[in-house]
Amino acid sequence: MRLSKLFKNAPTTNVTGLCFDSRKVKQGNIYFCLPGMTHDGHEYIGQAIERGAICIVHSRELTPEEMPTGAIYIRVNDVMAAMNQCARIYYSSPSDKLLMYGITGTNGKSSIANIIRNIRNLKEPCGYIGTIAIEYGNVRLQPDLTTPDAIFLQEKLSDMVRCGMKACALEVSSHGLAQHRVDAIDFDVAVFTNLTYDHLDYHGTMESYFNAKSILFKDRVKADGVSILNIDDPKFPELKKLSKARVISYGVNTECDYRAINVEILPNQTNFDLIYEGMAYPVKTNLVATYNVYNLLAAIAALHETGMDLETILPACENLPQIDGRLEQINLGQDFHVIVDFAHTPDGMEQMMQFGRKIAGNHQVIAVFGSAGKRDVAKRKVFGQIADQYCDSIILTEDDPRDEDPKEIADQIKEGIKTKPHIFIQDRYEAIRQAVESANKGDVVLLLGKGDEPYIYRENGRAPYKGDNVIVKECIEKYALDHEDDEK
Ligand SMILES: CC(=O)N[C@H]1[C@@H](OP(=O)(O)OP(=O)(O)OC[C@H]2O[C@@H](n3ccc(=O)[nH]c3=O)[C@H](O)[C@@H]2O)O[C@H](CO)[C@@H](O)[C@@H]1O[C@H](C)C(=O)N[C@@H](C)C(=O)N[C@H](CCC(=O)O)C(=O)O
Ligand SMILES: Nc1ncnc2c1ncn2[C@@H]1O[C@H](COP(=O)(O)OP(=O)(O)OP(=O)(O)O)[C@@H](O)[C@H]1O
Repeated sequence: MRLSKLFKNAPTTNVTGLCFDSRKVKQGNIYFCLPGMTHDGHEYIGQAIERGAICIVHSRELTPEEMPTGAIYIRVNDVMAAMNQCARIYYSSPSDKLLMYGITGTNGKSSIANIIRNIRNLKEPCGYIGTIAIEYGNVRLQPDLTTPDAIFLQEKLSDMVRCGMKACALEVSSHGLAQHRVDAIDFDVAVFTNLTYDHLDYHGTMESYFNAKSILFKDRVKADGVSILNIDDPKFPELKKLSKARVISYGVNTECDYRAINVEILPNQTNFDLIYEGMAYPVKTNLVATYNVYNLLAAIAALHETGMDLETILPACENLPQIDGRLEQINLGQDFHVIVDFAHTPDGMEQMMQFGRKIAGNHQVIAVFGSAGKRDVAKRKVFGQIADQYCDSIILTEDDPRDEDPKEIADQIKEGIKTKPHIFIQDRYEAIRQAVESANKGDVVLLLGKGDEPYIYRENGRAPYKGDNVIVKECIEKYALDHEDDEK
């Protein structure tokens, strides 16, 4: 593409791509100098030009030494805004050609995005971008971030269009919103799940965390789009007030547009009546736990408000694909329950442990978890308090320790455990094995925090890990199944 197509009055020089990381610049790229939390992109202009950048977009005045020859320099007020605009033009405004669903909130983004995607696919091809994967057509990529950076995002959306996608369910994290990663996208639908404690290491306060989330409803949803909001969340009134688009509500406890009543939570199934415009529609789903009723309502509302019939949506809820590592029930014929879940916030932990408690009845709840290193420290003790309330025995282990000592993290979790027996087993495989070996008939084993992630973040980055769901299957096979019959 010509540079002049991206910037008024710029020369017609050919541009081969856009980049904001000097280490990744390729010959013919534009390099955008972004201010970051640890570095200032303006410091890497030299490296960007050495690697082949032909144009530098910057915001602060540069000294002659900072401006090696061989590149075109374009000064703008806001490099991020310029980068978003360029990415949009460079990739031919892909989001304008897709029905865009944006999902934000502390918990439930991946779950809702996947439900939307799976059911939308019954009508037309729908892509997905989020924590679990980037998926469309035959493409399946492992993402680095939940919400990718602005350039990568536009590139993937444009590829979705090329591959015939008509819609996209995109998880929009608070980091993504605060860092302007979705500024070049106008959403047709903006979904809010809930706001509970998380990410305060980055946002500082709950208020600033909420402000980041609210950008999706205030600025990024189209005026003629729709905001789908959880009426049972305390932030509902504020979000309703600031939403640019019309508001549709969903919930369980309060009268609203899409409400679930008569909710029946069973170990392997959930039933409820959907109340919509005064009519009751029976819903049966293989998703379990109360929070999934909310996730399902949000998805049903989003799909119905964008032209799908309830007659198509509701039967599809009955047998939704299991999302790996999200409330994944492992059943190899053992006589106790095993659940692998990605819960890693206090709310997520509480939801899971409550569910475990409910299905265990008088049997034991055995929980295996840790807390991530170099992330929010304050939640560690809270995890301990929640486990103390709902579980009967607790095995603390590592969970992405990064360069922290897992034992020290476990000691901080222990500060919240006052009454229940607990041990620390650093090796996560061993911790899972111990849980499986100690489980008796009817007990519930909860493996929380990692879900299906096939890696653990250690001191030097991602190290390969089998995944809790894989390991627990091995352990059940070895230690919990009676194979005598097999030998006969
Ligand atoms: C805390 C955080 O979000 N950091 C993000 C931020 O990094 P930063 O501000 O520290 O960037 P920086 O290192 O100071 O660099 C500033 C600029 O200089 C450039 N640079 C830097 C060094 C160099 O040699 N050359 C160069 O050009 C960088 O490319 C960048 O443009 O901007 C970077 C570029 O976009 C992101 O990659 C990085 O995400 C990091 C890797 C990250 O882990 N983010 C996580 C916390 C995150 O975003 N998570 C959310 C979801 C969380 C959840 O819900 O669980 C997500 O959406 O994934
Ligand atoms: N609506 C909800 N309310 C509370 N907790 C939930 C809800 N939905 C999911 N959870 C819990 O949060 C965990 C993560 O769910 P999910 O991956 O859907 O959330 P997320 O917002 O995408 O989080 P992340 O971006 O970190 O993956 C689940 O495994 C479950 O424990």
